[in-house]
Amino acid sequence: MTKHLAVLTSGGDAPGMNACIRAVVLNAERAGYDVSGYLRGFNGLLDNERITLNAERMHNLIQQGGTILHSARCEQFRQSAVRKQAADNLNAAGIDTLIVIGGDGSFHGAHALKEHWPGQIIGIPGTIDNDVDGTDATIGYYTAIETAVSSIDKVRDTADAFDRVFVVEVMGRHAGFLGMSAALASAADFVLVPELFEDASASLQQIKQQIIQRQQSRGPVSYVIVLAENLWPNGVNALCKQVADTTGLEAKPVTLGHVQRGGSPVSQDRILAVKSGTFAVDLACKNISDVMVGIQNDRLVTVPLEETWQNQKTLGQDACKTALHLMNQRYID
Ligand SMILES: Nc1ncnc2c1ncn2[C@@H]1O[C@H](COP(=O)(O)OP(=O)(O)OP(=O)(O)O)[C@@H](O)[C@H]1O
Ligand SMILES: O=P(O)(O)OC[C@H]1O[C@](O)(CO)[C@@H](O)[C@@H]1O
Repeated sequence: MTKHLAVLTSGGDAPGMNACIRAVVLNAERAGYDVSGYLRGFNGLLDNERITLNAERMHNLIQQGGTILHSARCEQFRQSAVRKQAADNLNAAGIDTLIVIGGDGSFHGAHALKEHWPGQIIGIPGTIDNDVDGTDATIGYYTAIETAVSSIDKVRDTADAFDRVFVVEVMGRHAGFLGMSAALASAADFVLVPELFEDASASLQQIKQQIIQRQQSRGPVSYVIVLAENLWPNGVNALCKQVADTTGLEAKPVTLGHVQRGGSPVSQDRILAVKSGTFAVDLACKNISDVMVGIQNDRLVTVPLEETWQNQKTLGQDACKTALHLMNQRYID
């Protein structure tokens, strides 16, 4: 009997999810599977919202942002009884393999489905946050960096013109990968990410000290701070007010928000998506289950799904050191 593979996208959408769906569908079709897509993450499993996918539907898709399968969060999926319903629906549809493209939360949900469903489950990391342990990069991360950097470049233009302070808030949930990369690539003056953050008043003093030193040597200056979301007590507006109170300069907030989730994926995300989707179908054909496809040192690897949320991914030492040297501690001997 023909085997049936289904794919869904879950959690925050990320540029490159469509490129990954395409790779999964083309490879699975080639391997002889019937292929379906569930809509709106795990909600699709509960509501039986399923569409047939084939090569024809994958035409002209690789460059498109968003996800043709739509994405969503599904809080009720945390309940065992609800997952049982999903398992019953998967069985009724004759699904053998489920590929979940999402973040570590989605992998947690996928793994929990095993309690009720004996089918094969494979995860592919897709999130702009890059906060999934076991992989160097997640699909969507590189595009989000580009989006943030191009916005910060523009902020820098007006900051320079008016000799102003700006605080640009970037996404990342509770991780600093996006903030750190965006700050390094845009030559920000200061970066506030969870991994480097110790104390609000100490950070404010460092910012003040830097601005004074630069004013003394250059006169009026512009200053761009990159802030990771969910970090500063009471958010970006509170930080702007505190910077203004501490330095005597006006500080303007810019929240990049969901802009970072959109747009056509950059080549790095497309290539990662294509490789990961192809590898996931290879694993499906080998009956390997309960793993995430990862990329480590440019090699595709498998990582037990549980490890992806049980272990916390850390920011590289090199990035932290560079950030301190070129930004936060630049004027400290
Ligand atoms: N502990 C859990 N048990 C069961 N399901 C879960 C669990 N954690 C998350 N999920 C499911 O996964 C969905 C997505 O999780 P989450 O909102 O954490 O996003 P994510 O996959 O980590 O991606 P991103 O961080 O990019 O948004 C949740 O809405 C829920 O349906
Ligand atoms: O789109 P929502 O549900 O507001 O979620 C926002 C969160 O999703 C992400 O964009 C991706 O996880 C995070 O960076 C952000 O904290």
